[in-house]
Amino acid sequence: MVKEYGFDISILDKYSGLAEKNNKIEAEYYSMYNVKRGLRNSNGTGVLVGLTKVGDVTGYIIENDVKVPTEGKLIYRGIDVEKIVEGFQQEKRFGFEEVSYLLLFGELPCKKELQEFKELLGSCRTLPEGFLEDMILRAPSKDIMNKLERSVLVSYSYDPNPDDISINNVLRQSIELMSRFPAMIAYGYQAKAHYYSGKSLFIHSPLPELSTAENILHMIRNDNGYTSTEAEILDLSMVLHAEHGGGNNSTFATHVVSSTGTDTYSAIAAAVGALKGPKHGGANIKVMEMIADIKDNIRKWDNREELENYLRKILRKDAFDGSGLIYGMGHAVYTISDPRAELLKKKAKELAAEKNRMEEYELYRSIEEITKCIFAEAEANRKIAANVDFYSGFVYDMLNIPQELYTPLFATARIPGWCAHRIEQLASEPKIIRPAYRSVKEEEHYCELDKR
Ligand SMILES: CC(=O)SCCNC(=O)CCNC(=O)[C@H](O)C(C)(C)COP(=O)(O)OP(=O)(O)OC[C@H]1O[C@@H](n2cnc3c(N)ncnc32)[C@H](O)[C@@H]1OP(=O)(O)O
Ligand SMILES: O=C([O-])CC(=O)C(=O)O
Repeated sequence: MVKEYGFDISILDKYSGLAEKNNKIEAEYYSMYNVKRGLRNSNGTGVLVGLTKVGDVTGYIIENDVKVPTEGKLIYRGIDVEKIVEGFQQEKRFGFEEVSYLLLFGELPCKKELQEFKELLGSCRTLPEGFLEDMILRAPSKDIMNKLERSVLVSYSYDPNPDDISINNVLRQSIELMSRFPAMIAYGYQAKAHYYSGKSLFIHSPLPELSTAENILHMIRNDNGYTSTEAEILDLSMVLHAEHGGGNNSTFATHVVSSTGTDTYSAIAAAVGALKGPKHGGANIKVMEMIADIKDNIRKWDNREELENYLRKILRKDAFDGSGLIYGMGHAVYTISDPRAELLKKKAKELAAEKNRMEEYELYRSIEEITKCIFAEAEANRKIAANVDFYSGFVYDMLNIPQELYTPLFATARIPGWCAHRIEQLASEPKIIRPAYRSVKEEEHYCELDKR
């Protein structure tokens, strides 16, 4: 008997055999009943299930019912994210707090409003009394996303008014969560490093006067040290990850859960759980694992033929994790380009040149190019582009940010978007989200126990 789980797991072979046999849905039923698989129309576009003023993502236009690929655009509250980036970079300041204000409240802050908001975020950074000891250090996790999800959920118990879903109270909870995510992930990481990897335990208090990006670097680095360039690049990456329309999986999860009228912690914990998945935000870690696997399995990184053969092997499910996916490539909306990947690619190139890692940068670029060619050749010029997760990990690696923090950093950047969508839902859409599933099971009769 295998006792690892406290019971004899050989019974699971029988149970999983039953579960597999009885949970197969015949593929032809989906077209027979016109099921919108993955909430997609037959041309791959998303089924329209809501309206939003928070953000917009475009990657194609529809001409005579046909999807025509276009360059990707990402819009926050009506403003092109590329213009936002240009704006704060020209003024040589951080952008994440400004973008969080814009997403949450719907308009750009003036100088005084921005200062006030930064001070408010800074003042809420410390976790409630006992939270670090009882909720993080006493229950470390190998995975920081699970730790974060649990930290969000238990925040309910520390809130004197957790169930009030008035906009005023939900905004208070949103601001507190946004401010506390850096401490939750930094302490989650430190606890993991100490209890699972045997490293020394470093607990740094958050500093209210720092920008969000600076505060994160201050809290995750053993010596608190970071350069202004490192903080600027992390800030840029956070701005680019902050929002992606109502239909992305984690934001839609926020909508689904919020539509029941439940509390903020339940809704945001669901979003964190969704983002962890390797087809969503978790792809940034998967990309790094895939690149490591590619480096282990090809002899010459600049040999296009060898690289292409290996990528085809991954796509055939014969290599890497057997999923058949080239992580960091492809998107539900973008076709020709993801504007965030373009900006991160530029940063990756600059950093690689500075840090003598151009050979690696060229490997990423070749994987991107070859994957595009493979998809174009396989399906009548189908367009596929690198997504935000393709270059972000390489950038973080060059900033010496530990790999297990990549998806948690994504969550820390995306929480303003999740909260903005939750507030929009509470303010204007009272309908519970409840699509339909058609039963395709034939009728069966109940049979008494001793006759089976
Ligand atoms: C923050 C983010 O969430 S960005 C996305 C991060 N995820 C990844 O990088 C994982 C790799 N990419 C993917 O799995 C997909 O491109 C997704 C999940 C992002 C989008 O998937 P879809 O919306 O289904 O994309 P699309 O409709 O264009 O895909 C059509 C087909 O191409 C396949 N495909 C798309 N991208 C890839 C890829 N990178 N590798 C292999 N196959 C792919 C899809 O699996 C799908 O196959 P199917 O028809 O057999 O289901
Ligand atoms: O929009 C999506 O499907 C995925 C997402 O969140 C992103 O790309 O940032």
